[in-house]
Amino acid sequence: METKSILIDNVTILGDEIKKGSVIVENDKIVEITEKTGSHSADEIINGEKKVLMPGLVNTHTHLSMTLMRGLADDLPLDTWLNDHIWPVEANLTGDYCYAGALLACIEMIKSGTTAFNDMYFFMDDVAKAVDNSGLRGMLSHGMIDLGDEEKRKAEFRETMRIIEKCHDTADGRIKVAFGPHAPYTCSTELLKEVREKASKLGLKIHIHVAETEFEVGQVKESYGARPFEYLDEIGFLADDVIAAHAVWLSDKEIKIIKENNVKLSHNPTSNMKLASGISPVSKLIESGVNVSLGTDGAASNNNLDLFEEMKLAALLQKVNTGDSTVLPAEKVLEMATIDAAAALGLENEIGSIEVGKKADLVLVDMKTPSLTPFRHPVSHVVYAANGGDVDTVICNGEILMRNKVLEVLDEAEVIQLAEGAAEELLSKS
Ligand SMILES: CSC[C@H]1O[C@@H](n2cnc3c(O)ncnc32)[C@H](O)[C@@H]1O
Ligand SMILES: [Zn+2]
Repeated sequence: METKSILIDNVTILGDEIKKGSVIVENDKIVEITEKTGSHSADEIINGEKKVLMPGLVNTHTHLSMTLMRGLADDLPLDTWLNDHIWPVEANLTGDYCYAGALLACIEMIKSGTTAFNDMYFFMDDVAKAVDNSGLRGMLSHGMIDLGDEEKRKAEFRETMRIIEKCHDTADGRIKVAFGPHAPYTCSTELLKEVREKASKLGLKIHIHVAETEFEVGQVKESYGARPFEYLDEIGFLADDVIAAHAVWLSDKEIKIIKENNVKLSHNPTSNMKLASGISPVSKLIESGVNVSLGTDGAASNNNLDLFEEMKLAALLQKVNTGDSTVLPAEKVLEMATIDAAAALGLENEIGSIEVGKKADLVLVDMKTPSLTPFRHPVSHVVYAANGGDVDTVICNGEILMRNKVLEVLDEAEVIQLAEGAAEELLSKS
């Protein structure tokens, strides 16, 4: 195979230490990080002057195709939002609609510096097709809901196994598949136990919503006599392969359970604030040694997929919640959106940091803009001053997906038109 090389020259590199230099990529990997500049040849040369090179951001909780429902039902609590607005629309989803929504989401993520994500939704082979076409990296799960119905449960496992067989480890290894039981209040104990058994046997991750609202805690207590994480622990569901989204309402006992089982948490500050679900005790969880990464949730409850916004809001929310401005400093928040998120997906040896031997999932942020001037403290700027719109160039798996703010994959205008049409048609059916 012919070697393809990229030189990112004369750039400020956000690594263990921040240094000025160059990064050389060969095929899908970073092969050299050097303080030398202008001294290497390559097939592609990217001038990194006045730019920061950071690891691609990793979003650990998404529902990509929900971009079609952006702005559909705002200013509502979760149960009303889901039961009266989202689920009735989702009843009319098709593979084509999910493909269109996922493509749109992929463009939005590329343009705002996200190179990997953890997605749970429907028609996941169509979502996989969109992810493959976009060049991004994704962990995909079919969202399972049985509401205690045995026939539904069997159908959910059939669909999950179909997606695993068809999509796992495809697109040059960029696409992985996980199990996606929706939540303890929509999945029976039987379903959750079977997911646990099959995930352990197949070595696949589990993606689930847990302890999002106080209402959910009440529901689970009423059904099972225990709080959500206590119940999941009692049925043997929890382990280090579980990525639990939200984790807002937690007792001290549950924090201990999460830590002891090495469960990974995805914190979704915007979604939690918008639905008024509550504030996750993130700084306490991190102090307790829990891996907490960041997610946007779907675009219908956020209402975008910009992880730069999520980083800033995560930091600010903990500061105001604890009354302590020193908690969750910028450096830690950046880790949550990169290396900690990579670890949650089991990809810490492949992505999440700029290191020789790792996959080239890289983002260049343009610092020559008024809101990032003076170019003083790169991490502070990335977390507190930048937004997705400052992303200049994006590389995933060694492929340039966007260069100088222009997409090199997918036709943006065409995808916008496709998604507009799909959203309109979907809504007209509901
Ligand atoms: C079964 S596929 C995923 C399922 O989850 C719904 N969803 C989107 N956001 C949330 C959230 O914050 N809490 C719970 N469920 C959510 C989505 O609409 C799909 O039905
Ligand atoms: Zn969600």
